[in-house]
Amino acid sequence: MEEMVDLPSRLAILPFRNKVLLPGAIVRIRCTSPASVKLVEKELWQREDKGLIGILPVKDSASTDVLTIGSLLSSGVTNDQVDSSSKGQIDALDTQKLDGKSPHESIYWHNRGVAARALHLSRGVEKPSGRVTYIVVLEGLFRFSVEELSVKGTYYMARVSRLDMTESEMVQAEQDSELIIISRQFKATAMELISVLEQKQKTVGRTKVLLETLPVHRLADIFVASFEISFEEQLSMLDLVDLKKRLLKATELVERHLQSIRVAEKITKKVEGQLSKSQKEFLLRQQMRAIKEELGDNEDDEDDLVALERKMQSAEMPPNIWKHAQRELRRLKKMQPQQPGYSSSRAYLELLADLPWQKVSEEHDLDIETAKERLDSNHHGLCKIKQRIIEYLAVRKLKPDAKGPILCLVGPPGVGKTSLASGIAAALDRKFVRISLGGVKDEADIRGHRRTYVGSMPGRLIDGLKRVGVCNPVMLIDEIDKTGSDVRGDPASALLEVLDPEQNKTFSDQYPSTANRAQRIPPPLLDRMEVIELPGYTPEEKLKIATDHLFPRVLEQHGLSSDFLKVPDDIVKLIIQRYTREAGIRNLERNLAALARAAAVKFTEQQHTVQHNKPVTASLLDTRLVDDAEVEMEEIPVNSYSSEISKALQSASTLLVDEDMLVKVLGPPRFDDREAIERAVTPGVAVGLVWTSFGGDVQFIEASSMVGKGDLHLTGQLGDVIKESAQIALTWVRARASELKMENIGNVNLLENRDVHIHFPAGAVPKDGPSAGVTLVTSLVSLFTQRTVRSDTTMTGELTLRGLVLPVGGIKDKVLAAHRYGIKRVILPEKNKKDLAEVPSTVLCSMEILFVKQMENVLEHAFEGGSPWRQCSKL
Ligand SMILES: Nc1ncnc2c1ncn2[C@@H]1O[C@H](COP(=O)(O)OP(=O)(O)OP(=O)(O)O)[C@@H](O)[C@H]1O
Repeated sequence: MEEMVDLPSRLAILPFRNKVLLPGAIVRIRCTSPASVKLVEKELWQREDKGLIGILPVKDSASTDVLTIGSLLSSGVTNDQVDSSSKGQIDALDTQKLDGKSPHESIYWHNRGVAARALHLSRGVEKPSGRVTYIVVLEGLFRFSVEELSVKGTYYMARVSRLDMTESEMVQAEQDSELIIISRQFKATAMELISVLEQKQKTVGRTKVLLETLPVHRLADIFVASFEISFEEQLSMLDLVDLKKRLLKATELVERHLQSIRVAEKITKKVEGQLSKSQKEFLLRQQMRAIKEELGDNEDDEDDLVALERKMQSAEMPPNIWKHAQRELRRLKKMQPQQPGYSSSRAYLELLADLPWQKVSEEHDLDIETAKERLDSNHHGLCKIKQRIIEYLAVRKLKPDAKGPILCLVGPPGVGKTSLASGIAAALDRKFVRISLGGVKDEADIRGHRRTYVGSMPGRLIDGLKRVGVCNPVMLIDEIDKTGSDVRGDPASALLEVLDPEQNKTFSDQYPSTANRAQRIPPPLLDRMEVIELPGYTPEEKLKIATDHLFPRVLEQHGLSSDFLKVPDDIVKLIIQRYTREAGIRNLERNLAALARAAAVKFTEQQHTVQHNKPVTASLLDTRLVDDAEVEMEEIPVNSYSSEISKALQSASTLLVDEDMLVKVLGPPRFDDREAIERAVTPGVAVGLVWTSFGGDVQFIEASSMVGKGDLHLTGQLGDVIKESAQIALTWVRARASELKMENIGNVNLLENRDVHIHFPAGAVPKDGPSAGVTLVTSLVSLFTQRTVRSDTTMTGELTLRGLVLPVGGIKDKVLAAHRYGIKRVILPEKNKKDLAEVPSTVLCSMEILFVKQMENVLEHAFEGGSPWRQCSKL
C-alpha cells in the first residue's frame, strides 16, 4: 500500500512509450535494452530494501499539453504490452546523447508519472549471446511530478514530488458530501459495467469484490486501467490529481465503455440476423465438422466415398468408362458436400456404379420348339408376329452375335402388343423392361439431362437398364407414337440415335416398341424399325381369347375356379357384342373381371350364411347389381380373401352366368345392332368406315344446309386431310349437280346461297385420313336429294375431283368395325379387294362386300333403289 511507502526525493526513471501506468494498476515488463537492464539491476535487483522507481510516459507525437520537460536522453524499456513497431523507435532512442538537443524533436517526456514498486523480479541470460534480461511485475502506487531530470550512467534520475494525497488526507476528503455523491454515481456506473461484462465473461467476479472493498479514490484509477482507452485519455487520468475531477472523468470513461459494449452487441446481433441461410448453414456445418473432429467421428463422408468407390469397382465398367468415372471420383473427393455440384456428381457416379455393365440374363440353349409353345400358350392368334419371333430365334441360334432387330408393333389398344413383348422376353429367357414414352416431349427424357443441370436425371432408357439390372434385357419402348416435340428438343431424333442398329450395337440388343398408329411415328424413326401390324380381333378371335386366356386369368386373379363360375360362350359373345365395341380386348377383360367380382361377393355371402346360419335379408350382390349399371374398374384385393372364397365355394353350387345376371352386373347393353338403323333415318346421314387411334371404326357423318354464302363448315375432331376430303366432296357434288342440271331441287340452290355444315359425331375421337371422301359425298347427296342412305350399308374410300374412288388403308380393321356394329354391307374401293385376304372368312361370310371404282357406283349401292342422281337426271 502506497501509504506505507514514502516517496524518495529522487527516483530512477523508466520511460514508457505511449503508455501510462496508473496507480493501482499492475503491469509486467521485459527489459532487454542496456539502459533498462542497468536500471533494474541497480535500483531493484541488487537493492535489499526493494525501492521504488518512477514510470514516466513518453510520447512520440507533438502535443503541447503534455510536453513539459524538453528532450530526453536515453530509454531502454520494452514493455510486453508495447507493440513491436515502437521497438525500433526505442532502439533508436538508445543511441542518442543526453546533451539537451534531441535529433528527434517529436519525442516528449511527460512531466507527471507514477511511482511503482516491483512485485516480482526474474532474471534471465540469453544464449548464446550471454545478454542479461529482466522480467519485472510492477505495481503503480501514486502520482508524482518531475522537478528535474538528470542522467545516472545509462539511465535517468528525476527529482520528484508527490501529487496524490496520503491515506489519512484521503479519509478526510472522503467525508465531503459532493465527493460522496460523485463516488456513488461512479460505483453505480461501474456496477452496471460489471453486470454487462458478467454475461460475457465469468472472471468479473474479482472486479466486483474490488468495487465493494477498495476505497473509492483508488477505484477510479484501477477501473480505468482495466479497459482499453487511448493514450491521451490515460494521460489525462494521470494528470487529474483532484479526486472529484478524477472520479467524474472515470465515470465518463466507464460510461463510454459501457455504451461501446452495447453498440457492439447490437451490431453483432444485426449482422447475425443478416447472415443468409446458406452462410448459417455453412457455419453450422463447419461447427459440426469441428465437433465430429473432436469426437474422432469425421469419417462419414469419406466412408461413403470409399463405399462408392468399392461399388464402382465391382460394377466392372468398360475401361473407357472406368477411366472417366475415376476422374469424376477424384473431383468429387476434393469437393465439400455442400458445394453446388457435389450431389449431382455423386448421383452420376452412383448411377454409373448401378448400371449392369456386365450383368446378363443367363441364356439357356435356345430351343425353338419350346419358345413356340411358350408363345402359343400365352397368346392366341397373332401368327405373323409369332412367326417373326421364331425366325429371329432361328437366326440367333445359327449366328449368336447377330444384331437384334427393332420390332415395332402397331395396333389399336388392347390387342396384346405389350403382353406380346413380354412374351418375347419369356421365350428368350431374358428379363423384360417396359419404358413408356407417352407424353415425352423433352429430348432429355431420352438422352438424360446434362450432369450440371440441377436435378438432372438419366434418360429413360438408361433408367430402365438400371431398373432391370441386366445389360441384355428385352426392352419395350411403349407408345413411341405418343412422343411430341417442342422447344426442349425432339425426342424422336434422340430415339433415332438409340434405335439405329449401327449406333446401338454396344447397347442392349432387343427393342420391341409399340405404337397405336404408325403414321404418327416420324418416318426416319419408322425406317429403322421393322413394323408388324396387329389389327383388331374378330368376335370369334375374341371369344377364343376370352375362353382360353382371359377368363382363366380373371378367375385366378379373383381366387375363383372354373368349377364355381361359368360363363358360357353365348354369354361371352353377348358381352363382346353388347358391352364392348373395341378392336382389342381390354374392356372384354374388364367385363369378365366384373363378373368374377360379383361372383366372389355372392360366394362370400353364401359362406357367411352357412357359418352363422342366419338368413341374409338383402343380398349384397343384388343391391349392388340393381344400382350399378356401370362396370366398376377398381381391383378387389383378392389375395387375402382367396382361400376363404375357395372354401366357401366348396359348399356352394356353380354360378352360371346368364343374360339376367349380365344385365345385373354389367348394366343394360351399351351397344346394339340397331344403332345404324336408328341413326341413318334422316336424309344427310351416311355411315362411313374410318381409322382412329382406337383402330377401325364406324362413323356417322351428318350433313345439313342453311341459307348462306356457299361456305363449308366442319365440326368434330378433324385433321387437315379429312377437311380437304370434305372440300373435295362438296366441290364434286356441286359440279355433278350442275352437270345433271339439278341446281334447283325444290327451293334448294346447290351452287350458291347455301352454307353446308358437316359434323362427325363421337367428338372426342380425333380423325384424319382421306378415307371419308366417299361417305362425305354420300351424305351430301342424301341431304340435297332428301333421300335416306341404306342403314345396313357402310363405305370407305378416297375421292378425286373427277369422282374416282381410290384405295385406303386399314381395310381389315374397318371391315371388323362394320362387323362389330352389325352392318351387313360394305362398299370398298375395288383396289382394296386384295386386302380382304386378311379378313377372317367367318366375318366375310356374314357380310356383303361391294367393290366400286367410281363415286356413282357408291351412290348406286348406298341408296335403296339406286342412285338418286339418276332419278334427278330423269326429272
Ligand atoms: N392374342 C392374345 N392372346 C391372349 N391374351 C391377349 C391377346 N391379345 C391381348 N391379350 C391380353 O389383353 C390385355 C391387353 O393387352 P396389352 O396390354 O398387351 O395391349 P396393348 O396392345 O399393349 O395396348 P396399348 O396400346 O393400350 O398399350 C392383356 O392382358 C393381354 O394379355
